Amino acid sequence: MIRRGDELLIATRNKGKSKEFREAFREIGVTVKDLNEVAGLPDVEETGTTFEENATIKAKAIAALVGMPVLADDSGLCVDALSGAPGVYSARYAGEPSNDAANNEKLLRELDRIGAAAVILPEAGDGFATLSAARFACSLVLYDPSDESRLAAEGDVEGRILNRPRGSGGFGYDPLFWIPSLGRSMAELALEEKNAISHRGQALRKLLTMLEGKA
Ligand SMILES: O=P(O)(O)OP(=O)(O)OP(=O)(O)OC[C@H]1O[C@@H](n2cnc3c(O)ncnc32)[C@H](O)[C@@H]1O
Ligand SMILES: [Mg+2]
Repeated sequence: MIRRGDELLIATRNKGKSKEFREAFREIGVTVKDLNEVAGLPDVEETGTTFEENATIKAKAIAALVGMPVLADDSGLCVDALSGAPGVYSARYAGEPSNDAANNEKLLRELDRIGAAAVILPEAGDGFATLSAARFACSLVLYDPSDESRLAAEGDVEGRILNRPRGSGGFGYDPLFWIPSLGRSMAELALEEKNAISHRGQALRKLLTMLEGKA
């Protein structure tokens, strides 16, 4: 379904996501395009209640318009102390249009509001602390309109929410996501390092393995 030399459309307008996909697919010789690069495609409303539902909605809606296989990603941050919020609302946590800085500020405000306990991080220095356990989750759906087939894969990565941002890479909540095993925030990882451990990287590797099995 996806072969070396192919071009694959990803049903996303998030440039951070498409940069990560571009890097991961480059390794297997597949060129990636996102919705910002194709004229005339609409924004798809994310009406689902799970990551997988939303990824399916995005993949099917765009595939129906372009008549080609489409990959969609729905992902987000689930924070234990906030009962799994912002979850499927991660992109619009602080309202629409989506704004990473405003979302990060709201996350810290909410953790402050509930009085989340701060655990000092001596290894991070400079008064850094973590406020709650959390995980990033990603659901990927590849939909092929020619035979209406759907492949789905999921990935997640555990971490802790930092009391203030750290690092300048990645996107979204990455500067507030501390990975204890690496002693760095997600925004302190190089693109390939992030892909090697991230929710998105894991989901993508699962999806590609499933595709190999079908080939
Ligand atoms: O729907 P598309 O167009 O793909 O783009 P989006 O940004 O709206 O994407 P989602 O609906 O899947 O919402 C996911 C949000 O979760 C956050 N997120 C997802 N993956 C992330 C990652 O790898 N690092 C940091 N934040 C991430 C980020 O704030 C995203 O905006
Ligand atoms: Mg979205």
